[in-house]
Amino acid sequence: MEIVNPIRLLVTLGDMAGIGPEVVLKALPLIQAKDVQITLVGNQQRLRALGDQVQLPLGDYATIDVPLGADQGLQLGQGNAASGDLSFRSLQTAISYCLKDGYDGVVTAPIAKSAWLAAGHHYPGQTELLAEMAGVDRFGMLFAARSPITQWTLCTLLATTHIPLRQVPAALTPELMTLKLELLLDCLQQDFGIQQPRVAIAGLNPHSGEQGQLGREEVDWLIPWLHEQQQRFPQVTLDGPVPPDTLWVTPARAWSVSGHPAHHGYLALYHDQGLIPVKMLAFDQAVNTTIGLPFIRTSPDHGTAFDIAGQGIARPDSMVAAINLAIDLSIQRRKNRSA
Ligand SMILES: NC(=O)c1ccc[n+]([C@@H]2O[C@H](COP(=O)([O-])OP(=O)(O)OC[C@H]3O[C@@H](n4cnc5c(N)ncnc54)[C@H](O)[C@@H]3O)[C@@H](O)[C@H]2O)c1
Ligand SMILES: N[C@H](C(=O)O)[C@H](O)COP(=O)(O)O
Repeated sequence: MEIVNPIRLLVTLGDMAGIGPEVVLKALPLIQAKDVQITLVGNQQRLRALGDQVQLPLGDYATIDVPLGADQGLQLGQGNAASGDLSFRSLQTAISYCLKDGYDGVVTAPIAKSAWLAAGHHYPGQTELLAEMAGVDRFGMLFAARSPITQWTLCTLLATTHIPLRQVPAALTPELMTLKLELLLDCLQQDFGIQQPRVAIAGLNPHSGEQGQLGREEVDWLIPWLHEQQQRFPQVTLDGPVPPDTLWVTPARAWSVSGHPAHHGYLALYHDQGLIPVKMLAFDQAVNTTIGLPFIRTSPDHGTAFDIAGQGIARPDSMVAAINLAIDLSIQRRKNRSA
């Protein structure tokens, strides 16, 4: 029977010198959801060659071919201008199709930022290209990870992402935090169906500044800002600024102990403050999700893993989780639109 209106996803192959094609080919047979159409976006000749190399069949998926560039110096395990340019054009192609042909979303295999730079593409990552082409300036980098033990989902939004650590304090402003909190609350309510979310906001300094003795960001503006936001959103619970060294203790317990109390969402102030605990706890389950786009975008939490590319030992788990989350979010978005 013809399936009416299946979920339609584009899956990019990422930097083809990395493990992206391998984890995509390993993940696809593990996707159990029905009513899903997946289209692979990348260089198909290289995909077939990589599939042969790691003995993975391509299967009969729809494909959108992206031609190799003038520089055909693709070398497995070695990100360079050739692999960077190809992965950049593959993502551009996927976003254009998504915007033009109404796909539900894009799942992106990893790219190497250094390879993009080598190819002359000056973006901090895929997130910024997605936002630019989608024409949005309110967007965020959220990591969602569902525990295989308790089914509890850890949702962590990063207030700042790919900037040098020394630039973080100046980048953290009440305006930025308000933008990120609004995105997080909207995501928890709309995408995850949590109507009265409990959110924990991390402090910046050790012990959240110890009443100003170990740094003043909390006493000077973060605490007053939090009180203002709690007034704005009486139906949600905002806790913090929580000392960052103990913030992750309850989510770690909720990951392995059913019913252990934890927050629905965590707002980390900078990249590694949020991603060290996420990747320690959930490296094989965490999914990078760009919120604020007009379509779904998910990505595994790992990178190109050039050190193991071509060896056939990459684990597809995070890519499986990324595809499954894209399916779940697509279904939820369709329900929201028809409500
Ligand atoms: N989603 C993305 O596009 C994304 C995410 C993170 C990093 N990156 C980029 O990837 C490049 C390499 O980054 P990195 O080395 O810091 O991190 P990485 O995640 O690529 O690798 C870190 C370590 O984890 C291992 N690893 C990663 N994924 C694995 C998998 N699926 N199975 C088994 N082992 C795996 C690698 O072998 C390596 O030892 C950088 O250019 C970085 O910017 C991209
Ligand atoms: N910070 C992410 C991670 O560590 O998984 C990753 O670099 C994502 O970046 P883009 O999706 O913006 O490329």
